[in-house]
Amino acid sequence: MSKVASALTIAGTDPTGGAGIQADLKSFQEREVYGMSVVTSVVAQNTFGVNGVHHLPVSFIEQQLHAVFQDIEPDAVKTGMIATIEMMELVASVLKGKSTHYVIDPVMVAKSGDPLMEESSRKVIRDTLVPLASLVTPNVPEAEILVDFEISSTDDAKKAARTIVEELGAGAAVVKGGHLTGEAVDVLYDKSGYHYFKSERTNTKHTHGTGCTFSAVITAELAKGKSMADAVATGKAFITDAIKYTLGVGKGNGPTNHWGHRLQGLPNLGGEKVE
Ligand SMILES: Nc1ncnc2c1ncn2[C@@H]1O[C@H](COP(=O)(O)OP(=O)(O)OP(=O)(O)O)[C@@H](O)[C@H]1O
Ligand SMILES: Cc1ncc(CO)c(N)n1
Repeated sequence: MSKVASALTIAGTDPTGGAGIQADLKSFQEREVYGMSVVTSVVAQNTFGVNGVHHLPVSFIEQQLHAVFQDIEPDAVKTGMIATIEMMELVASVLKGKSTHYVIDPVMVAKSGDPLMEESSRKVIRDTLVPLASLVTPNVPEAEILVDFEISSTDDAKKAARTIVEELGAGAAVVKGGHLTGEAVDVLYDKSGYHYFKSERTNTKHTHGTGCTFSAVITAELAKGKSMADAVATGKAFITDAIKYTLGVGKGNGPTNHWGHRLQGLPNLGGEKVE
């Protein structure tokens, strides 16, 4: 019997199911990967915003991680909301030396503008976790904090992706274009150079959890042994349909549609190598 691929998300929660661990598990399931989760912070949030955050004790996060790794070694790991320096150091100590694919979605601020990472931790993630990552998936404001320069164009995004790899030590970086204007262009930089992933921009306010879903799909694809460029291409195709075929759930900025790709199949949105 062949073993199913497995993925672990280490992240915060969204009780309304659009972002965080809940979005990650739905994404793993849609990509036919066995999903597991370790909760870092319980977040009282919905499609309007964040009402409260409760960080779990670091010792209890450690107990959860131990429970997983003692039993099931995941093929890929993703981290989302890791709010404090102590949590970052714990995750680094657990992942250091492991050959598992590791994707960081450096979640700092929710779409609603509410902070999800302590301000003092924002720079620390660069030294503790980023050097361990196979891939980092910042949006534009997160990338600006990681690289310390402003990003207002795809050219700036290219420079940022390269800086995250060559100066901060990640294996690869994809800077997402959700916060820029025009076509939604994501720029991947890895050992083989730059790749662009482009889609039309859907005119919608229902983009809660787009970043979580995008990085979780990439994590699932890496767990199945796909190459970095193929994994990001699938993530981009999946999130494009998940945004396009909006569910109409929630009264604020609604979640994406994890079944959206079933309506279209997964279109090929690029991944062609560019100079
Ligand atoms: N309106 C849109 N139309 C099409 N694609 C979009 C749109 N908004 C975002 N995307 C795509 O969604 C993915 C996630 O990007 P985004 O910049 O929104 O992440 P994020 O800000 O981290 O999300 P979140 O914080 O809500 O989880 C990227 O592939 C981006 O190009
Ligand atoms: C727990 C959590 N992680 C990430 C995001 C970013 O979308 C969110 N809103 N909530």
